[in-house]
Amino acid sequence: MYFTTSHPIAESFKLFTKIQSLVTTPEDVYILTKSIIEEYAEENVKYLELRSTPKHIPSSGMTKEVYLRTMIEAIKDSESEGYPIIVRILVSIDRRQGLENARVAVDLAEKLMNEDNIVVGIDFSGDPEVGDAADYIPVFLDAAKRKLKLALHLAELNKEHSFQETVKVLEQCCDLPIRIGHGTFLHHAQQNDKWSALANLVYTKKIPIEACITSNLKTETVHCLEQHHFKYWKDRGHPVILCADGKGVYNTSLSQEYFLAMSAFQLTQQELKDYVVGTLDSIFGSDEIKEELRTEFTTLMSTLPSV
Ligand SMILES: CNc1ncnc2c1ncn2[C@@H]1O[C@H](COP(=O)(O)O)[C@@H](O)[C@H]1O
Repeated sequence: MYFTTSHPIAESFKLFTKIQSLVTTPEDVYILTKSIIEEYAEENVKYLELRSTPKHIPSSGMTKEVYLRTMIEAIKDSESEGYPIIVRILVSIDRRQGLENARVAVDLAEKLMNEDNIVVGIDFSGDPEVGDAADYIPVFLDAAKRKLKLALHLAELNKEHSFQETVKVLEQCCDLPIRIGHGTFLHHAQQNDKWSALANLVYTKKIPIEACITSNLKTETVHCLEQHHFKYWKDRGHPVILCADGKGVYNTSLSQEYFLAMSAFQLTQQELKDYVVGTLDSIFGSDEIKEELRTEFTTLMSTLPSV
């Protein structure tokens, strides 16, 4: 199930819900996780952060903890089978599910992180029309106190409530170890001074932005590739990381996202190499992993022929 053409963003959440209704047993979670890892490894991706909302499915007896432990098992199996990719998990908080679920997600994430460091953080996502991200600020602060990193979907809509919640969250969380998911409208400086102040805060604090080009085009939050905010941030030397969002739902791949960005924004080969190595600064993996990947990437880049 995936989108071949664009649809208003609300349609995405209907499709996610349909897909979620098909994943009901630990076996499903295992197969999905394993096959996603395989796909990314085939693309030569070396480091992957998978994010998913743990589900409690009473009919199959799958608890949220079992859901996450099954993902971890699939990651460990991929490791021991020699897949050349490091995989980490962000436990998603779905903003449609309320604060109590969010607290449970943080408790579980902390517990599992302390066991083997495969869980590294929290993702805050879900339908941006539902609820108020600012209500979750105490949860974000608490998660950071427990050493969990945070990827927060913010400023995804060009609407006042999206702006207001983004301001509130970033005012209180800008010094935490965070990245911004999408941040599609953060840079709308031309629209008014409020957005401009917000963009300045993100810029000054060097908060990395996760850019999902195909997802933005298919959800009609960005109208054409050339207008994508990847360029705005990249031109300012700000960390902006290409991601695939729902690779299946949006029928894309990380290579495709790179291809789109590189062709639309005409990066030179050297800029591309520097960009790829630079993205490592924003990953949530440990300093050792960053260093290991930096060495691997730098060596690999130096062996690539110039074109
Ligand atoms: C379009 N941009 C987006 N904005 C906000 N949340 C998004 C998203 N794309 C994906 N998700 C989040 O990812 C969940 C699906 O994976 P899981 O069932 O948790 O594994 C969606 O339900 C939504 O909460």
